[in-house]
Amino acid sequence: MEYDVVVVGAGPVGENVADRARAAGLSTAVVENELIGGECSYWACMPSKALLRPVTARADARRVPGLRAAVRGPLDVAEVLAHRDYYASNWKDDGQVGWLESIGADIHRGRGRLAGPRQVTVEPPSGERYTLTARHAVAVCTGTRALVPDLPGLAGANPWTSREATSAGKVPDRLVIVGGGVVAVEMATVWQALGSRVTVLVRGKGLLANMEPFAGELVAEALTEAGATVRTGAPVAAVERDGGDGPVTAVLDDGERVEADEILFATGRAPRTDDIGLDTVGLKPGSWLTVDDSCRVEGSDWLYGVGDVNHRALMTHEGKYQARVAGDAIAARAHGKPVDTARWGAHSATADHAAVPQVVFTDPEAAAVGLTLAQAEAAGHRVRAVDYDMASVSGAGLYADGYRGRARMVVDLDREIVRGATFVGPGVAELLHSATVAVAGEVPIARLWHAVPAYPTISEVWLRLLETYRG
Ligand SMILES: Cc1cc2nc3c(=O)[nH]c(=O)nc-3n(C[C@H](O)[C@H](O)[C@H](O)COP(=O)(O)OP(=O)(O)OC[C@H]3O[C@@H](n4cnc5c(N)ncnc54)[C@H](O)[C@@H]3O)c2cc1C
Ligand SMILES: NC(=O)c1ccc[n+]([C@@H]2O[C@H](COP(=O)([O-])OP(=O)(O)OC[C@H]3O[C@@H](n4cnc5c(N)ncnc54)[C@H](O)[C@@H]3O)[C@@H](O)[C@H]2O)c1
Repeated sequence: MEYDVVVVGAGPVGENVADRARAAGLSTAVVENELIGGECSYWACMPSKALLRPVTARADARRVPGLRAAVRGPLDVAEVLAHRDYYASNWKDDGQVGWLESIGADIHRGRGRLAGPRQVTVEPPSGERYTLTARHAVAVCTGTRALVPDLPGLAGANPWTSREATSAGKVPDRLVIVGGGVVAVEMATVWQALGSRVTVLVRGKGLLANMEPFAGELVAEALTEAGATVRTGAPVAAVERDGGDGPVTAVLDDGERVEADEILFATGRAPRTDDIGLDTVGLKPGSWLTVDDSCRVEGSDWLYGVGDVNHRALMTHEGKYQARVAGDAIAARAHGKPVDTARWGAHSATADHAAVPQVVFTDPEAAAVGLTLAQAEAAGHRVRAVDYDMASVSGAGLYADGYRGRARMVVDLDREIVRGATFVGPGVAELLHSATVAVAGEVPIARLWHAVPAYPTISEVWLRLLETYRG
């Protein structure tokens, strides 16, 4: 069987590569060995955000005078979980299968493996293995799996990973979460609000280490106020559980024991490349795929690595952006058209380096784009951080009584543009795109001054940041 393009992995990224290839008139096969829609739809973004929305909505409502009494009670756990199930499409992919078929891509169910240049073998759940040939490109979009450390006792302890944390049907009385990143804080927010007593064990100094330090501090403060325990400098050395069921114990480095009913390891991701035939094309199995800005694997003229698997920015929106870029680049190369891989060119995922936005959907939300102060300094930029207490913004005060939050804008002093921005506080998620436009657009501060935020919205924090910068 021959196609112009073969896509391995039908998560959000593989689907979007296929979409762009089909839109350019290329015949396209998509190989998927679990559910069409990938991690994001069933065990990551969608279920986690469906679980978080009632939690943050209730927290927001409790800060509005006159509304507090109406939302004093506990969350309806069954309804929250049912809402989550709905957003995870009850772990069925009919809807997404229909969409892929509607764009004219052929679906091949089974494990895909490279078998030399431009060849992909498909191993269906039942039936014989067969080979697909790609005339122009193979796009590996196989994503990641949870990375669980190799600790004594852990393998037999039946730990939760992000999959169980987003799909569990029962609230554990006590939940220990190992890790201090995005999955850890979002899942701590959910399960604490649903009734678990949550303990977060962070090996480092604080939460959300990739963001400005105040983000992790404000989220830790709020988690603690919600009743969770956040312990920093608490590395886990071993895990004990009898028979993989019943109570589970995290044994810390210093011998202290923390008992719980479930333990979640939110300790990062590993690429799903260990069993996809990388060795048949001279690459190392289990490695992240190193790609150029068009997402083509370095040294190859036909192999692409798009989305999580290339380790550039592990988020759905970034992966889908890369998919649009890579899909268009594949099409341009296939049709012999010009390929523009210059910075900010049509076939260059430039934003991956300069303007990656992320929202952490905790209470408070933490939203950031571009470089933090530390990252900008490390990159050699001459920058100044401009901070503002969001509580002093009229729109924030109206949004929530006793609003707590903080904003930072990192200004490049040589170019007078914004290199990065971070907002932490209730309701800041929707504010982030304004900052993304400023950072990706490299909008001069002098012109931002004319971008007038409406009164009285939380967006007025922009005006306050600019006023503070200009003194
Ligand atoms: C708990 C959690 C919450 C998250 N929340 C957010 C969020 O709110 N916003 C956000 O932007 N990002 C979020 N992310 C990150 C987001 O889920 C990923 O960035 C995104 O899923 C990456 O998409 P992908 O298509 O590259 O990979 P995946 O979604 O992992 O899809 C890869 C697909 O490839 C298939 N596959 C793998 N190997 C093979 C093979 N050999 N043959 C055939 N098929 C194969 C898999 O079955 C899967 O369907 C979250 C992640 C987690 C863990
Ligand atoms: N809202 C969102 O955008 C969102 C939500 C969830 C996940 N994601 C993405 O998914 C990816 C995975 O998230 P994550 O939280 O698993 O990874 P992460 O890299 O954000 O955090 C991993 C955490 O685990 C800790 N850790 C690693 N190894 C450890 C060990 N052996 N013992 C103790 N602690 C250890 C790290 O210090 C860190 O605090 C992220 O890249 C993130 O971008 C995004």
